[in-house]
Amino acid sequence: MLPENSTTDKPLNCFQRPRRLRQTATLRRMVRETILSVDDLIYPMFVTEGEEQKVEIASMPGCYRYSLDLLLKEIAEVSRLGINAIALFPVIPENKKDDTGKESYNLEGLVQQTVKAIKQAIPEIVVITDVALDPFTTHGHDGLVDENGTILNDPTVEVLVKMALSQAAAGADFVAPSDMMDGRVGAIRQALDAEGYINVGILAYSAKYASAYYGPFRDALDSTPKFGDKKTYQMDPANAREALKEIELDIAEGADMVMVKPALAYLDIICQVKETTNLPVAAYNVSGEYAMIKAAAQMGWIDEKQVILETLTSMKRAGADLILTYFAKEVALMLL
Ligand SMILES: NCc1[nH]cc(CCC(=O)O)c1CC(=O)O
Ligand SMILES: [Mg+2]
Repeated sequence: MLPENSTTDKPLNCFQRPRRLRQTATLRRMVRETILSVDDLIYPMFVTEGEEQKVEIASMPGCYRYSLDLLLKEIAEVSRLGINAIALFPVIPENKKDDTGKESYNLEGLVQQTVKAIKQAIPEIVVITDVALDPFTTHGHDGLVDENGTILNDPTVEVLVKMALSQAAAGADFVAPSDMMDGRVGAIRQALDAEGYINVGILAYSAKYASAYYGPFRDALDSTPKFGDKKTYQMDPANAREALKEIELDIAEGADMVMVKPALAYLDIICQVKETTNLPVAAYNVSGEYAMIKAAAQMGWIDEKQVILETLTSMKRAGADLILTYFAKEVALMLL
């Protein structure tokens, strides 16, 4: 209804009317700048020991810890839905953790056996393995710790190199150091090349922030640090220029793809990183970002599907070429 005294017979003197391009769904599709595709998605998945295990993670509804048998079935389905890659995270039982994390490079360890089985059963799926000590250490830190509680850099890198080599030997397509020790990308690249794994790539968690958004993931892995926090190795959320420095170093050291993590509170970082490099940029839509949407949806407070698509689209719009997301399967189903 028009108000009384409306003068629509005299149009505004307005030559540019952006609404012209929004009139119909067809027009909106024609001028859409950012398209979210299943090709953009990497699905992080959790593997646990045993058989016939599918245990939901309390703070991540819809995400499960799978034993290998059920994981293989799930990956087969995910691959049928068009998802190209998974990022694998192991749930290590307490009795296999120690303060050196040596289980991480056991050639017959959970990750190594799982990668072998995946590449045998579903060779087309790209398998990305996590290189960091926290699932394997009793203290839950990503590095070795000295008697003063200091996280040691170079001795940790030595272990990370062994871990990466064991994952490459198992058949991983990409290794993804998520620990934030200095120099680890270069050390891993050199070791991979020296051992003949020239085609195993590195997806570097280059700008990884000390974020409270990782809480649900640490529940999933039982990997919450037993003391202190991760602020001496993960980045200060207040810093942007430092992210560009980290990215630059990882590229110089041989990273094939770089990552910003988390994603949603760091869209500005994704945008700046995209402008500085021609390498593919990945963004990690982390567990806390997932949990927030799930929780609000369970309360009936938001339209879950629309919020998921809008959120992931914002990451692509910011410049992410790839998005690691626990929503990958749901989104693949939505985009079918
Ligand atoms: N190397 C640890 C690691 N690898 C991926 C995540 C978090 C992922 C998520 O929250 O979804 C973390 C947590 C941490 O740094 O404490
Ligand atoms: Mg670094």
